[in-house]
Order: sequence, then C-alpha cells, then structure tokens
Amino acid sequence: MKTKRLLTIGECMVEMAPDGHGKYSMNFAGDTLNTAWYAKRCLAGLDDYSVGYLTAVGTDSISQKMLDFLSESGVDSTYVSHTPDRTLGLYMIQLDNGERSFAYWRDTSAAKLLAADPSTLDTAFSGDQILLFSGITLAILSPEHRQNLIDALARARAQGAQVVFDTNIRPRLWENPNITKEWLSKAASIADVMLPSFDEEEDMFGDAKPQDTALRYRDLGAHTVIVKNGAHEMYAWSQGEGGISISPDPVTPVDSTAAGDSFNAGYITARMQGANLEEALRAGMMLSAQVVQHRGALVAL
Ligand SMILES: Nc1ncnc2c1ncn2[C@@H]1O[C@H](COP(=O)(O)OP(=O)(O)O)[C@@H](O)[C@H]1O
Ligand SMILES: O=C(O)C(=O)C[C@H](O)[C@H](O)COP(=O)(O)O
Repeated sequence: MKTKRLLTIGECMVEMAPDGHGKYSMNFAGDTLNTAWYAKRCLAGLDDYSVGYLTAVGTDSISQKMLDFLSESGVDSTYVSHTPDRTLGLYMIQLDNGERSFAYWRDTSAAKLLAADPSTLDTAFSGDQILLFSGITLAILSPEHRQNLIDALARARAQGAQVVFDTNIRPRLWENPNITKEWLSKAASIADVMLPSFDEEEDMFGDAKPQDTALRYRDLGAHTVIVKNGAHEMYAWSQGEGGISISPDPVTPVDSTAAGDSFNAGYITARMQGANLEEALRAGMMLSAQVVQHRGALVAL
C-alpha cells in the first residue's frame, strides 16, 4: 500500500452527539469521512501525502459549512458533487454504557446520488491511490448506482488503484439480509483489503470466530483481511505475512462511535508509510483506543 494518496467515498452527515449533560453538540461525521479525517491527522506534516473525500452535498448553507469543514481539516474536496434541492443527512448518537447506536434522517440526502455518473467516478478513481468505501456507502445507493460504484472501482483497480472495503454493516439501511449479503460479497470480490468488524459479520453471516470472517473474504479474493473486534482479540491475515491474533489493551469506552473508522485510518496510513502487518495493526489499535474514550466521531487528539 505504498502510495501517497487516499480517497474515501461515502456520506458525511450532520452528527448530533450527546454531551453527557442532556445536550447535544452538532458536528459533521460519517464512516468514510471519519476515516479520511483521521488519516489526514495521522499524516500531519507529511506534505507529499494527500487525503480526499468523494461525496455529494446540496447547495444550501449547511452543505457549504460541511465543505468549509473539509477544507479546514485539509481533506481535499475536489470530487464532492453538488446536487441542488437536496441537503445533508443527519444522525444522532445514542449511548448505552459507552456502546453507540444511531438514529438516522438520511432518506433523501444528496449523498444518495454520489454514484450517479460513472464518468465522474472514473475521473476521481484514476491513478495510483487507495480507494476506500464501505457497506454504508453501498447501502444508501440505489441498486443501479451500487453497480456503477463497484464497476468503477473494478476498472480503477485494473489500472493499479488499491481498493479497500469496510463492510460496516447497518442492517437498517439495507432492503433485507439476503440483499445485504449479496452486495457485500460482490463488493468484497473487487477489494484488495477488507476491514470488517467481527460482531457485525457474526450477526449477518453467522461466522463463529474472526478467522472464519478472514477466510470468507480471502476466498473472495482479498489479499489482506483485518477483522476488528472491539475490546476483544482481533485476527488479521495478509498474503505473504501470514495470520496474527492480537488484543488491544482494554480501555473503558465513553462513546465507541468511529472506533472502526479511526482504526482503519491508523492502519492504512501506517501501511502507506511502509509498516508491516503487526506495526499497522498497533497503529490502528492505538488510535481507536483513544477515540473511544471521547464523545462523538471526530476527536481532536
Ligand atoms: N473498549 C475498547 N478498548 C480498546 N480498544 C477498543 C475498544 N473498543 C474498540 N477498540 C478498538 O477499536 C477497534 C474497532 O472496534 P470495533 O468495535 O470492532 O469497530 P466498529 O466501531 O466498526 O464496530 C478494535 O479492533 C479495537 O482496536
Ligand atoms: O452510521 C453511519 O452511517 C455513520 O457513518 C455514522 C458513524 O459516524 C459511523 O457509523 C461510525 O462507524 P464506526 O467506526 O463503526 O463506529
């Protein structure tokens, strides 16, 4: 993964995060944006590396605020498209002993149209870069646009881009479990690197242990599979480096939102700089352990 450019693809929403005293703070977040944001922080000071975000927003003032936020964060928004008459989606974090769940208002968000135009995707995906998308990115699209996205990623991969897929399974965003499994497996079959989380794979695919998840995605063609697992032992396998079981030092989570997304950023940016499998896993674990000890998805560490 020794390339200097990361582009993530998905939906950034308005986030309402509980402050612990009955009030909410408003931020911008979304799984793929969270990974881009943390990746940019991990690469701070390394001017020859760049991080971009591909999404669709409206033309209203809250959409403009999100673009300003990207710009202040140093995340390149060249491939953000603008859809008049639509705006950002919104989600609220709900906490139960530090474990997050979400309520969504995103049915007509602009981001649902991010894969409408195959030629825009081809332009954005060209060149030597890492392209990261997620199961949430796919879930919010129509079936036709899901196929547009997967086809464009496959074309880019054939030209040398590296495709990274985090399944981030949100059953509520999908039509039904069979359709979810079908699209996740289709998307996995064009991915070089898979970054699933075990509890979601267990629920959706019935995997008994992280090794089963790794094997399933390896058999679909990934050369690397990292099976995140909350506070528990995770399993990672990479062609040529073998398998590793490794446990994070447990911390008490305040808000587990973006644990997986920040792990992805730590892992990917370490790999971009030449880290081996274990070093990159440790970078991901270290970042995500800090993130879960703070409220909201994006934490200025
Ligand atoms: N309580 C915790 N203590 C230490 N590390 C944690 C904890 N919760 C999450 N992490 C770290 O974050 C990673 C991703 O967490 P996980 O819950 O699997 O992802 P997701 O947010 O996608 O569900 C874990 O593999 C681990 O490294
Ligand atoms: O649910 C969505 O659509 C979002 O993008 C909101 C959250 O910011 C991410 O889901 C957090 O993802 P985790 O790293 O798995 O906690």
